[in-house]
Amino acid sequence: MDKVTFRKQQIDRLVEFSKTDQKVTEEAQLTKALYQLASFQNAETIGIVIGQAIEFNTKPLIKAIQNLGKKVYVPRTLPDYQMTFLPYPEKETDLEKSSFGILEPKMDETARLDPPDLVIVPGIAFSKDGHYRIGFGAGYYDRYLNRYQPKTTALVLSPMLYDAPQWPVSMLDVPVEDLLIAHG
Ligand SMILES: Nc1nc2c(c(=O)[nH]1)N(C=O)[C@@H](CNc1ccc(C(=O)N[C@@H](CCC(=O)O)C(=O)O)cc1)CN2
Ligand SMILES: Nc1ncnc2c1ncn2[C@@H]1O[C@H](COP(=O)(O)OP(=O)(O)OP(=O)(O)O)[C@@H](O)[C@H]1O
Repeated sequence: MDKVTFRKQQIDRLVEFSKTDQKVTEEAQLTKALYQLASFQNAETIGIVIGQAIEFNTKPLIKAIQNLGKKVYVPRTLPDYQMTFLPYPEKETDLEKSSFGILEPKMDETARLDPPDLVIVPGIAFSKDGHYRIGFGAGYYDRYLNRYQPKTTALVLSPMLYDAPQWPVSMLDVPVEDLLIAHG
């Protein structure tokens, strides 16, 4: 199946899943799994997105990571499909909505951290074989991971998991090191 068709179908699937209590259950499971991960335990700085409704709800996780004494960084998109990580602000009013509707910190050149020790990679589907991912389709993470090569993991909700990729994989796709998998 082509990427555009697969992406549409997968987003519909995630919209349905986001209406269920199962999503909340799996988010709790995956949070526990993350705590066990060596690359998480060793990381002082963590890059993570502010999840939209159909994604992993990262708000509670962000607070939990901060409570462990680690520093949370969130992505801000830049021209030419580039991306940088900036500190999660102390006041939520210092976040602004991007044109795509995602919350991002205001730009502060002096605060950029590329890359954080561990990047929790977002996506709408992941494959057990090869640890491939597909996202919303602009290639921000593929470009970022090719350039900076941080440690990576992903929090994979059950409707996001496939044995083999059901979408075309390209040479530019960077596999995720550790896939954390929810057991539906
Ligand atoms: N919560 C969250 N934040 C995130 C990501 C994510 O997947 N989730 N990203 C993960 O990368 C980055 C933003 N990703 C984006 C992906 C697509 C488009 C976008 O404008 N898409 C166009 C078509 C793409 C194009 O321009 O070619 C569209 O859908 O109309 C914008 C941002 C950074 N922040
Ligand atoms: N390292 C790279 N250098 C240049 N172009 C790239 C790179 N990685 C991806 N691209 C291009 O970006 C576009 C979108 O990539 P892709 O479909 O893999 O996005 P995605 O992984 O679904 O989205 P995202 O990474 O934003 O979550 C494609 O045209 C792809 O060729």
